[in-house]
Amino acid sequence: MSTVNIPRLDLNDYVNGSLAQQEQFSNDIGKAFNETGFVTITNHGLSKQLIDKLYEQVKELFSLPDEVKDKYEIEGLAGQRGYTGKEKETAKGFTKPDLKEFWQIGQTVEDNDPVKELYPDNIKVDELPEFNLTTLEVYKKLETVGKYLLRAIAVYLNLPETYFDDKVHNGNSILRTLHYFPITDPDALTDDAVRAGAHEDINLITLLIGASADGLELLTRDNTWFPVKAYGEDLVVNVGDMLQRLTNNKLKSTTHRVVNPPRELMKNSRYSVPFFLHPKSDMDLTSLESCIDAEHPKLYTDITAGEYLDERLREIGLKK
Ligand SMILES: O=C(O)CCC(=O)C(=O)O
Ligand SMILES: [Fe+2]
Repeated sequence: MSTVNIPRLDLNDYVNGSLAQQEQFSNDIGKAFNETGFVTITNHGLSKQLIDKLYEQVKELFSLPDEVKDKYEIEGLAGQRGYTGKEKETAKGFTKPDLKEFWQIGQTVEDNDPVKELYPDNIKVDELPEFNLTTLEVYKKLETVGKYLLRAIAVYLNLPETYFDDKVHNGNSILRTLHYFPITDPDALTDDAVRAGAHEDINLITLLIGASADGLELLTRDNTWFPVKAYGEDLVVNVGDMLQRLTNNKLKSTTHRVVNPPRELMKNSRYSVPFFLHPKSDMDLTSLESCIDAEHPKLYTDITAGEYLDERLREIGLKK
């Protein structure tokens, strides 16, 4: 089995560090994104207290009766806001839907940016006011973390440091709270029914807040699965397809999945909270000239972030 190095980087080195520390951080994240597509991040500014409160609220949400959750599954929103029920999302290329249910929170535009008109309103859980407040706070904090990480990546790519800033300001990012429900009848489980089938994320980068259990794995270059573990409250951060496309595969959107637990643990739930950092829909994802040369010919057709998202949501069955 190949060993995979997922570096643990200190965000404080970038945000408050010396020039040398910032440069080191940019190089480290760039190199990791070029090799395995994953890093873990410490000192990200989300306190343990906030993360504990988030998970407490997420558990409360999914413990609501199905009839209550179902009223928040709104047709026409492609799962982008509110609730998506069990076994609705199918990883690209799979036939069996994932063994999960989730709730998604989108952007709230607070300035007079006309992009506001393009986003559906968030759906509030009437039964859980704390859930609404906590997820909003987490959304904002992760957006800030993501902005710093993209600055570090811009530097690695020899772009102006703030290259991504206006593209992600009021971007179409999604905070997804996920529940992988207990598998009550392991004998009825077919081989292709998994918590999350192998996939790549659609967006620029994903920031994942821990997870209540093991299960996340990435696919290595030599085609073996390798477990991703985060220490304490660290964030797991990975490259998505939009950043891979922009960089003509210089940065890797690594395939990952969530495997079912061993039989004796199947009765347990697993919760996790990824934040999919998206730009505004009008961002041009045309591969950067600096990432194209004779050795690295251009791999992708030109497309905007909005067009690309639409295509991908159809492929995973969320958009009809
Ligand atoms: O639950 C996890 O640990 C990862 C989830 C994931 O990969 C996704 O929702 O895209
Ligand atoms: Fe993912």
